[in-house]
Amino acid sequence: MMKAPAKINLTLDVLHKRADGYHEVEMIMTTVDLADRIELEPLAKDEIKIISHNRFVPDDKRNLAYQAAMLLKERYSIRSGVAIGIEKVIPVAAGLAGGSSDAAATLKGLNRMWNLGLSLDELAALGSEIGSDVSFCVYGGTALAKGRGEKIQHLPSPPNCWVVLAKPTIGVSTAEVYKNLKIDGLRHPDTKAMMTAIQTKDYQKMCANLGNVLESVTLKLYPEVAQIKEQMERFGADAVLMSGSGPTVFGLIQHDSRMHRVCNGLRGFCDQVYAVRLLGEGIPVD
Ligand SMILES: C[C@](O)(CO)[C@H](O)COP(=O)(O)OP(=O)(O)OC[C@H]1O[C@@H](n2ccc(N)nc2=O)[C@H](O)[C@@H]1O
Ligand SMILES: Nc1ncnc2c1ncn2[C@@H]1O[C@H](COP(=O)(O)OP(=O)(O)OP(=O)(O)O)[C@@H](O)[C@H]1O
Repeated sequence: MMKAPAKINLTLDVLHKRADGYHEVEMIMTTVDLADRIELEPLAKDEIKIISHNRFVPDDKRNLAYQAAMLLKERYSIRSGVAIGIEKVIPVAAGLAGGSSDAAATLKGLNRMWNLGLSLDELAALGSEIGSDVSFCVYGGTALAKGRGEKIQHLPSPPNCWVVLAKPTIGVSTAEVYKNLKIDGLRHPDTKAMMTAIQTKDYQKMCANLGNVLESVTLKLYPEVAQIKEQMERFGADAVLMSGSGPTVFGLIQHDSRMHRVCNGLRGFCDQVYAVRLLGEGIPVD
């Protein structure tokens, strides 16, 4: 069994729209202790089977874990089959990179099962063909991501704290959010200041520099996301931000008692509330 953890964006900045339709981003991501469970079983027949009991998770080639297996099979002419069991814990279409993390875990697991001998860098490069967040998910930990999201620079682990996640009952399409983004007049986060906060383990500075330009779209399209942000602030989170393209909102909190107060307060009007820890360091640089 492998764990496929969720990520949150401590910052998400968009620099410009590119000729290929994607947006040039600069974002700091970190993994949190909320993870799907992935189980890989060899199959006698040459096929890819997705086994999941979540009705929001596709069981065919639309599944990112299926695409990961298919990519390896085609690229390395593998004639074996695999059953991929996905026990979903990360909310779907939430801005937490659940599907991307399942794909990353599948790449890593099949690399072992099929004795491909690929390095993490090679797996991350393959992952970028599946989705912009997959490269980061191959490494996990904490990183600055550039390009479409696939150019990864590793960072040390942020100061530790609670992360309270609250997901309203809507799913958000990442493509729709990027399509509605107006780049002129955006309030850009200070990515350098966030990097310094992480490097110096300065919790206050990390809280002060959270920022996500996609909030300008999602909060307008879905007022319930703005409401959850306000509630989380009101109940006493130290700092609050939307993750990725949303709709999940996260709050950073240092003290246990305050974490309980925020969770209990939110549970009144939001079914999906989780309190998790940051997962810490990923792969060290060099
Ligand atoms: C919002 C984030 O999750 C932040 O981590 C990512 O930027 C999105 O990552 P993702 O879901 O893995 O994205 P992809 O599956 O590659 O792309 C989904 C859609 O989002 C848009 N997209 C995505 C990434 C990017 N840098 N620019 C974009 O414009 C594109 O319309 C694309 O068709
Ligand atoms: N393994 C998977 N788990 C969940 N959803 C998947 C998976 N594979 C494909 N999908 C599809 O992808 C869509 C987005 O799901 P996902 O949970 O990955 O979004 P997300 O957390 O917003 O991702 P990101 O933060 O990378 O944009 C879902 O609506 C679902 O149809």
